[in-house]
Amino acid sequence: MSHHTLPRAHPGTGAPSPSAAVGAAPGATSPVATSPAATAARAAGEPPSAAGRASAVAAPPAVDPLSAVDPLSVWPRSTAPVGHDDLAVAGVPLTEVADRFGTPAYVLDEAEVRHRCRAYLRAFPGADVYYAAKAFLCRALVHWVREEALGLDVCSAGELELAVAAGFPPERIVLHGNAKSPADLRAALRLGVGRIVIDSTSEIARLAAAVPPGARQKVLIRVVPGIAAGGHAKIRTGTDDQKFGLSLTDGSAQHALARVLGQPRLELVGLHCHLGSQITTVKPYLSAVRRLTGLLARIHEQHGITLPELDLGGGHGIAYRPGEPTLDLASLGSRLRAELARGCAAAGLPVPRLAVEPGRAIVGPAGVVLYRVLSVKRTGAHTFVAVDGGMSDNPRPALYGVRYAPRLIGRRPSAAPEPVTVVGRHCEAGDVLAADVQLPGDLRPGDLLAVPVAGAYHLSMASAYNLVGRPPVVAVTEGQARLLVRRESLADIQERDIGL
Ligand SMILES: Cc1ncc(COP(=O)(O)O)c(C=O)c1O
Ligand SMILES: N[C@@H](CCCC[NH3+])C(=O)O
Repeated sequence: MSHHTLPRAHPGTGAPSPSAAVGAAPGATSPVATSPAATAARAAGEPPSAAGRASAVAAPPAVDPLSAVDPLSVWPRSTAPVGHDDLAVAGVPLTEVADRFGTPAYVLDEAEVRHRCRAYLRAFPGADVYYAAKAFLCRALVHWVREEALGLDVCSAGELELAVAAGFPPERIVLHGNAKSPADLRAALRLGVGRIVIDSTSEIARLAAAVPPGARQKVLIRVVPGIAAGGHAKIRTGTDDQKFGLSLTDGSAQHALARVLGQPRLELVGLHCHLGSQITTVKPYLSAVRRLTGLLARIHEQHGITLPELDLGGGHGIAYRPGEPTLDLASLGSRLRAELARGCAAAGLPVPRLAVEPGRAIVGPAGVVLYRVLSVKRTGAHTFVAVDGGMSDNPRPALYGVRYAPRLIGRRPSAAPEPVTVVGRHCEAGDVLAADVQLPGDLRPGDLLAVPVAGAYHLSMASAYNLVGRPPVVAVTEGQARLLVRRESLADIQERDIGL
C-alpha cells in the first residue's frame, strides 16, 4: 500500500483501512439509494440525484449494503473509540469538544491536514501544489499550508488579503476567478501575487492596464479542454458551454493567447485547466494532459515560444461514506507525469513544470461536524431527526445530493439502527443533511451526532440563512483542542445591520 493513497489506520490495529484501496475497487461503491434513477446516476458516476433520493426515501433499503465496510474508514486517521460511546480525534473526545465549544461545531484535525499536504508533495515530486483556499480558509490553515511548503490558490481579494495578512508569501499564490473584480485585480497587483489565471478575453486588457509601468505580471490561460468529469453536473468545468475558462474547441483559448502575447506587461508562463470537482478516476486528467500538450505544441509552432508551466487544477475526489471511491493520488501523480513526458517527447518539447490545486482532498477528510439533536418526529413513513445546524453550515446535500454518514456519540444506544433522515433547523423542506441513514432507533433530543468528511465546502459556503450564526472551528492537535474561528454571535449579526 503506497502512502500516496492516504490510507488511514484502523483504530487500535494500525492496519490500513479498506477505504485506502477503494479507488481500485469501484465495484464496492454502492450508495444506499436503490431507485432506478439512483442506479442510473451511479452508473454515470454521479451521486444519487434529488429525484433518486426522493424515491429512496419512499422505499428505504432494509439492509445497508455498505455495512460491511469499516464505519471509521472515512474519519481522520487519528480517530479512536473512547469507551463504548465516544470517539476521540487527535486524542480529543468529541463529546468534550461539544461541551466546551457548543454545537454545531466544526473540528479540524491538524495532523490530518498536514499529512495530506505531505502526501501531495510525495505524489507530485518537483511540482507546485497549491491548496485551493475555496475549500476552507482560516489563518491557522494558512500557517499549516505555508509550513508544509504548499502554494495557495485564491479566487477573491478576501481570500488573498486573509492569506497575506496571515503571513503567506504572495509569490506562492495564484489568483483565479471567472469574474475578477477591479478590487481583486488591484489587491493581486498590490500584494504581488505570483500568478494570475486569465479566465476571459475581456480580462486581458483590463489586467494589463492595471499593471504598473515597468512591471510584468506572470499569467496563465485557463483552457477548457472539452472533457466531462466531476461528481455532479453542477461542479463540472471541463466541458464547453459553461462559465469558466476559454474553450479549446471553439478557438477562444488560442485567440486569448495571441492577445496576451501582445501585452508587454503580461508574461505568459503557462496553461491552466480545471476539469471539475470530486473526480475519482485518473483517465480524464490524462485526456486533459494530451489536449493541453497538443496546444503547447501548436503554440510552439505558431508563436515560437515554449511555455514552462502546466497547471492541471484540482478536483481530486474523496469518499464521504465508507466504501465510496477516492482518487488514488500515487497513481494520479505517476501517470500524469508519464503522460506529460510522453506527449512532450513526441512533440519535441521540454516537459513543463507541473502544478495541481487540490482543495477538498486536503481538508475535507480532516473535518468533523458536531450537531445536537433538537427534535425527533415520526411521520409513519419516516423518522425526521432535526439538529441545531443545517443547510446554512452545509449546503452540499441540498446543492448536489451528496450523502453523509452521521454517527451517534456520547451515549450507548438501546435500540437497533433504523433508517432516519437527519434534517436541519432551517425553514426549508429541502434542508436535509442526511437522508435515509442508519442510526439508533432511540435517538432523542439532546443526543450528539458527529458527521465526518466535513472539512471542505461546508463553512466556506456557509450562509446567513435565518440568521442563526455560523459555527466555530476547533482544531484538535495531540490531545489539545483550540478555537480557530469563533462562533458568529447574534451580536455579530446585529452589528452589521446599520439601518433604522
Ligand atoms: C480553479 C480551481 N482549482 C482548484 C479547485 C479545487 O477543487 P477541489 O476542491 O475539488 O480539489 C477548484 C474548485 O473546484 C477550482 O475551481
Ligand atoms: N463547492 C463544491 C465544489 C466546487 C468546487 C469549487 N470550484 C462542493 O462542495 O463539492
